[in-house]
Amino acid sequence: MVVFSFFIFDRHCECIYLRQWLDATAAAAQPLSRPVTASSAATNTTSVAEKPAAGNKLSMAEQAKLVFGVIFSLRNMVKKLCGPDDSFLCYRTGQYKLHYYETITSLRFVMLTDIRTENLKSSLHQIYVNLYVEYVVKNPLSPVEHPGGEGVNNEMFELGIDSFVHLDFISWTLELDVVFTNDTPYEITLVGADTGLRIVVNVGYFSATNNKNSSSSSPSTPTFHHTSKMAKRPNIIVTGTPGTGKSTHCEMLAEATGLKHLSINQIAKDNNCYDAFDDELKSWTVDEDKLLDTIEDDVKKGGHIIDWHVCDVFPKSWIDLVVVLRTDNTILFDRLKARDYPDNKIEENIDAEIMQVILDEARDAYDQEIVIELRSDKVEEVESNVDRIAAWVEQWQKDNQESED
Ligand SMILES: Nc1ncnc2c1ncn2[C@@H]1O[C@H](COP(=O)(O)OP(=O)(O)OP(=O)(O)O)[C@@H](O)[C@H]1O
Repeated sequence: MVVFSFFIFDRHCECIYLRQWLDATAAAAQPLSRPVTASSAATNTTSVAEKPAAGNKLSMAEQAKLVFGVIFSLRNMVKKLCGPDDSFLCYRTGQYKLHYYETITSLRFVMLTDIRTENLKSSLHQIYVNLYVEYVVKNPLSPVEHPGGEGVNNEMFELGIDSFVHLDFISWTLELDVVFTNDTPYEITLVGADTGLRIVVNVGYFSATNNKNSSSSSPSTPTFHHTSKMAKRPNIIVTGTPGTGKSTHCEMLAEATGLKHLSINQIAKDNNCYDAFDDELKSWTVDEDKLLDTIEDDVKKGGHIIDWHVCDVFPKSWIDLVVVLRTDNTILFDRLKARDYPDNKIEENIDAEIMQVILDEARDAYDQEIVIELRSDKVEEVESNVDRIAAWVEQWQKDNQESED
């Protein structure tokens, strides 16, 4: 992967960080001696960001404006054509590929790379979670807003971006130069640093076995047997009264951790796990036995985020953490009203939230120490909750890895 440039735009559409390593438009691009950053634009009146980039008629600041205009239009076009749930991910020209990631708080991360690079959505998300949130959002010296890029260009953030670009940690190739001398199978284990995914690859054995029955005298090729197994991964329930933000949290959490999001409402629908239709509440009641049978094999393997407003039906032995989301009644009322729920359904949900029905159910069904209650009133809380749960997942995996070894 070759990275040409990187931009961050804030929710006011201002470019708060820009950096260029190579000029995408120059055929024989040369690395710049120093990257161009928004910080240099903010501190230097003859800023390099204002100068045209080598081999390009546009200055970096002009490029940033152009890039923002393009992504803004494409993003809006995608939403208009395919609905609000669809999102713009990338586009490609003959010279470069533009990758796009937008956070729930409307921060926009844009990276220009060579055209062969795979989609970088999850890498940009990782930059957001592991670098931006860590070194900019949580930096006590950094302001809340970043006019002119203030607070974004700190040393740790820049170092992190550098290692991303130079170490190219998202794509790698393992090249083996091994002489196989006998029939002993060789095995290597690859462990994903972020995901904990463990792949055991039997890289094979020289072809004595392969060619036993072959009369061919040509040099034989090693045979490769691939097996894979997952390291242990936790199962998490994210529960709460309808409208508290379960799906919103689960989607972000799945992205941040690589765990699989199981939307129980969707699974029940897809597998017809229904008992009857409740006419009063205008909703189906779920056949819980059928539901559990449907998901049992998958969930028992670990690595799932179970998203449902009911939590106490899942056996204790399946579950490692229960997150109960809580929302202020008036905020919840507005969210449910926006869904056009009938009044009695809204009332029932608001009552359940006031009486903390789901929190009590969780505490009754599972050990107290694995049940946590998190606020979900504001958008910022989604991000901090997801960070917190993702950190828990990471620690859980380390602990369980260590105890396995
Ligand atoms: N912490 C939050 N701050 C602001 N808005 C939020 C928050 N959490 C969720 N929302 C918004 O509230 C609405 C409901 O969220 P969501 O669909 O995630 O809830 P849910 O608990 O999964 O609901 P259901 O159980 O009915 O599926 C969405 O429009 C979402 O964007």
